[in-house]
Amino acid sequence: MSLLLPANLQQCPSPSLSPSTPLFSPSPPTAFSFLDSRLRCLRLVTSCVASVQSTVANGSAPAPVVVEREQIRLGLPSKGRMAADSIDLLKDCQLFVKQVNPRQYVAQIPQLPNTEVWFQRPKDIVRKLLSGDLDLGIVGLDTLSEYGQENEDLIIVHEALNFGDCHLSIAIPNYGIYENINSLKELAEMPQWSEERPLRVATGFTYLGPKFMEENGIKHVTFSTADGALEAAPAMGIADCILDLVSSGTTLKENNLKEIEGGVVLESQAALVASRRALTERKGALNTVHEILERLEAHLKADGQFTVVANMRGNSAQEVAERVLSQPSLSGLQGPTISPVYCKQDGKVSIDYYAIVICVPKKALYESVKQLRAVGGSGVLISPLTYIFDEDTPRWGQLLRNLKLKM
Ligand SMILES: Nc1ncnc2c1ncn2[C@@H]1O[C@H](COP(=O)(O)OP(=O)(O)OP(=O)(O)O)[C@@H](O)[C@H]1O
Ligand SMILES: O=P(O)(O)OC[C@H]1O[C@H](OP(=O)(O)OP(=O)(O)O)[C@H](O)[C@@H]1O
Ligand SMILES: [Mg+2]
Repeated sequence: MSLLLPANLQQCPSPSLSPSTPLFSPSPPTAFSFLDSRLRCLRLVTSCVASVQSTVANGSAPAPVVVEREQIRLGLPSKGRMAADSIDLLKDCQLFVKQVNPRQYVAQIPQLPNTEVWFQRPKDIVRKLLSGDLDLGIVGLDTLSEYGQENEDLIIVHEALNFGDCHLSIAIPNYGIYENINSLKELAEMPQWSEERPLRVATGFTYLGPKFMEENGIKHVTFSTADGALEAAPAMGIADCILDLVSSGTTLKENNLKEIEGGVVLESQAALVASRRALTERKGALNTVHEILERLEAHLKADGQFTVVANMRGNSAQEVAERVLSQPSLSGLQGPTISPVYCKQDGKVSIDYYAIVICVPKKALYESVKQLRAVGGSGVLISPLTYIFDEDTPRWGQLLRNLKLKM
């Protein structure tokens, strides 16, 4: 079995590694170098552990010192519904995660030689961004909010990676005393809840749940936690309602539960997150995040668009442009590209047609084709777009402003 471990593991083993994790040495160690590396590791483990101990996942925790290491660390979900999609997204950005086997928790991206990937559970990605053991990560916004608890060290670099869509929502039974209850307000005002007998909410979101209820002025409420199959709790008599993630809504429906107006705590999808300290203090981190962000933006922007090419009879490029721009869905990203089509007739070269090229949102495709035809477009060709690299990405500017590196 090949052992793919990052070069820096010798220098700074993560406190998250199990005690049985072998200490890797590229060449057979001498007794001295082995002892030396053990001592070095021990010292560094102690400092890493100290940094973790000084950090708890809340906004007021002191920031640990940035531990020196060569590689930038990107955390990706190790399993579950976000894992494959994260790797696929990076692949679509021409960043190929090379994982030797699915049980290996570290991998490389050859296109980003200074970056190593660590596979972790989503909640641990957030925790490790806070402890300084990861620099970047892909997680759901729900996990970020729950475990990040508004800690200022966490920065959302890209908030819409286009997968992992779901929302965190309160759901109540659709039968019995709840039959006519359709909003959070109505739920809160039910006479059943009192100090002695509060509304019982089953949830895995023990930070966001109480915060949301407090923000909504709901006083008589208690929370119980469970790791899964929360939808069973009301029917089992364990809870009155649940607060859980919903995507298709099937699980709620199958368990006779319904969402209520005002009961959505947050909308979520996958996001690229970074540690502020890593970006400002770790050499190379900002360049790496810039490259990942550019690739993501180029891919995600293109993903929603088609290239449309059509021919249009006209007297001049200007006249064709005026016709095209009279239609609301044909303005493209900056405007149509219009070029003359040279035809040879009776030995003479003439320009009777112009080719127009525009990008149109996938959602507006058919509408755009109709509008093109309405202004004389013919021979409409449509092809997918792979990447759109803009001059610069707005998110990069936002990030620099957030880091106070730009006004
Ligand atoms: N229907 C859904 N239910 C739950 N999570 C969803 C759903 N749709 C998208 N997600 C996203 O997937 C994440 C959950 O992924 P996963 O199931 O791997 O993690 P987890 O259950 O939190 O992990 P663990 O089992 O280690 O506690 C959520 O945090 C959310 O961002
Ligand atoms: O709206 P839906 O598409 O039905 O998805 C929502 C369900 O998916 C998740 O559960 P998961 O499948 O992760 O199982 P678990 O709750 O037992 O962990 C979530 O906790 C909901 O129960
Ligand atoms: Mg569930």
